[in-house]
Amino acid sequence: MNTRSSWADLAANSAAESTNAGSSVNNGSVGTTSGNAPTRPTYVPPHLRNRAASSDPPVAANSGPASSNDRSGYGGGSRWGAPRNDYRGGYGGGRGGWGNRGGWDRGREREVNPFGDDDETEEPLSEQENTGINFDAYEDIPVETSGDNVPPPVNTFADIDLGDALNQNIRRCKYVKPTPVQRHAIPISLAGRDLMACAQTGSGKTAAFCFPIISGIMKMQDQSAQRPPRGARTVYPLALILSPTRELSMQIHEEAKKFSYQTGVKVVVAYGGAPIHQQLYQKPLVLHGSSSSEIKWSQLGWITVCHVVREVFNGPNASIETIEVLLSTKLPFAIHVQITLLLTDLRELERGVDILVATPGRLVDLLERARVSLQMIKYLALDEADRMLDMGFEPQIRKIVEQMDMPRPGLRQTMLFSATFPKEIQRLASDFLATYIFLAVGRVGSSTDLIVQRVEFVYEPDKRSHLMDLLYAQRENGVQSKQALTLVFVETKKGADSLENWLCINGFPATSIHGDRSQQEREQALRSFKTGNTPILVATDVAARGLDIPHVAHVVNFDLPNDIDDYVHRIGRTGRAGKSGLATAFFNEGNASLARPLSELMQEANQEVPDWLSRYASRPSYGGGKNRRSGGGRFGGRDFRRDSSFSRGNSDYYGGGGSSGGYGSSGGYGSTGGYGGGHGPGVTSAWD
Ligand SMILES: Nc1ncnc2c1ncn2[C@@H]1O[C@H](COP(=O)(O)OP(=O)(O)OP(=O)(O)O)[C@@H](O)[C@H]1O
Repeated sequence: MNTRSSWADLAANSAAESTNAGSSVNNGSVGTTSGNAPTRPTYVPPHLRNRAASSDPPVAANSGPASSNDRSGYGGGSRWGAPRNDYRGGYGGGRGGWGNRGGWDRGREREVNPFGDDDETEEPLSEQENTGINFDAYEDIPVETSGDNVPPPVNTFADIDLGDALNQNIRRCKYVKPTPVQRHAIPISLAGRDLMACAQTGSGKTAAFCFPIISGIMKMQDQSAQRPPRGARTVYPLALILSPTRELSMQIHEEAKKFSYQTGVKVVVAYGGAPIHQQLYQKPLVLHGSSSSEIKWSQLGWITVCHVVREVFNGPNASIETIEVLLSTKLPFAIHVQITLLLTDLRELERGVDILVATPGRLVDLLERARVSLQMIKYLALDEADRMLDMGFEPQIRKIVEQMDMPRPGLRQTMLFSATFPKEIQRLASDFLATYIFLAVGRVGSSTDLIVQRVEFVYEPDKRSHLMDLLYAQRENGVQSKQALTLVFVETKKGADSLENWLCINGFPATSIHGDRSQQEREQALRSFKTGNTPILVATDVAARGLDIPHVAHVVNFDLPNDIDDYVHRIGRTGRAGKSGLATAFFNEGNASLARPLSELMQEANQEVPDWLSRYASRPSYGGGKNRRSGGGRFGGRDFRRDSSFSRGNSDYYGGGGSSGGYGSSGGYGSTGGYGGGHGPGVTSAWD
């Protein structure tokens, strides 16, 4: 049970911890169980910023591949110009030996060191450890695995053969020990097994799927793996990592780039924006174009502009050169940004890619343009897998995974990760997996007890003044600074704009992020929040999942979500990597259906449940049918295959089925009301 004090004290503690802790490091032990440059201000996507100037000295020949994740000199068309057919001339050269990758022949590019430790002097490991992070917090976490021949967990990174270069990057990240999900998931993946893994927010799932992928690709390079001869523009990634939001894809890309530094493994992100022609038709176009060297869009007329831009975005034949010409003209800024993003994706892809990190929408676009082929995919990872397979994304995911040229389950290795895995989604997900291992670290869908959760009854009209009280108290306690950020979740995009505005008017610098903001506004908002310039971020669920923002001390659910899993992800933006955090929720009559799952979740996480919330929870009309948590907090039985209705006579259903089909067909997904719809008649809960 957490020791109680005022929320402001708690936030203050969390802030102090953040300050002390610094970046994501730990020192604790880990649980044992467990030329054509645009003529206007150029929008530069985040993964291209802070690049070293192209005049930087080349990397020493023996320090690994001189290439990879760089795109030096973005903004100048002529500097893009790597000849197309130079791709990986030496790919598969197999010079042997970890960390001495030989497969790259792009010596003129320099891989920017994401760690900023170019002098290569390694501090003794003990001095790198940061004493602020408490990984002992995960010590007693229960771990459950199910499936055939589960490979045993490891205790240290040294116990696993990840390869020298990757191991060195792990040290540079100051990851001293694997977190529980890493201890279990990495050996499973390295053994080539498909995996459905559920572990709490902030517990290191990104590295858990990145390490085996990077290590596997390094080995493939050693083994002189061949890819099909490239078509004019098609690229053949070996691994695909899908995530639901652009910001999360960018973050995974940044992480994966760090892990793959000097391994010879190239990571590219494709996240794009909304289809440009939609914007064109929706918004009046402000036309510029005065210089004689530029196309005068106003003279071309609206229809022509639409036609040209649509061709760029939809036409499979639009060449990069066409796009560059278009970019060199004066376009409205928003369109310029969109085209730049597309150009960025295409250019970067043409330089070659081993691991493609993407949002589903952009990937479908690239597949339809035949810019990307999935036929060489060896690894498929879905981050936030339950979100990726819920009703919003499922058609796109099915298209990518089942209807394009991706190898079938069993011929590729599939890894699904999330902090929550509703039973219905597990059933659906099994379509994408071959005989797989289910791993649960902590209870499926549970929150970490590193987060102190508070629920306050606040009537709708009182919410703003209540929030103001919290923020004033926080300010008085010194808990509002660059080191103590506050993330406020609201239900609607309009609500986010209006609350942001109101906070600013009232002297609290705030920004907002939601789906109606442009890509550059979203990125700017996130940057401003991360740097503490605006220490309050008002967000819709677009920021609920995956984002790893250091120093978030307090998450406020100004509007509670309808689904308890969304709540779990939202509060998980604090209390990450062993640090503590605070989450406050404003509850009122309108949230009554959440009362039972919320009070159960809080109990499981050893939180104080207010009496009034318990009374709401015990009302028979609330929470019954939709409560996926019914049955309390007993650990075990999370794998939906353990549900008796999925067993097939005496056969061992963990071993059966092989590839697709199988489990999914027996359960009738969709007929029970789909995601969040509770259990069908006669079905034993897999959540008990
Ligand atoms: N072994 C490790 N040692 C120290 N820090 C680690 C380790 N593994 C991961 N981290 C850090 O922990 C933080 C959380 O990791 P990550 O973002 O992968 O969590 P997650 O489980 O994916 O969370 P979410 O469910 O919210 O997506 C990151 O800052 C990461 O750098």
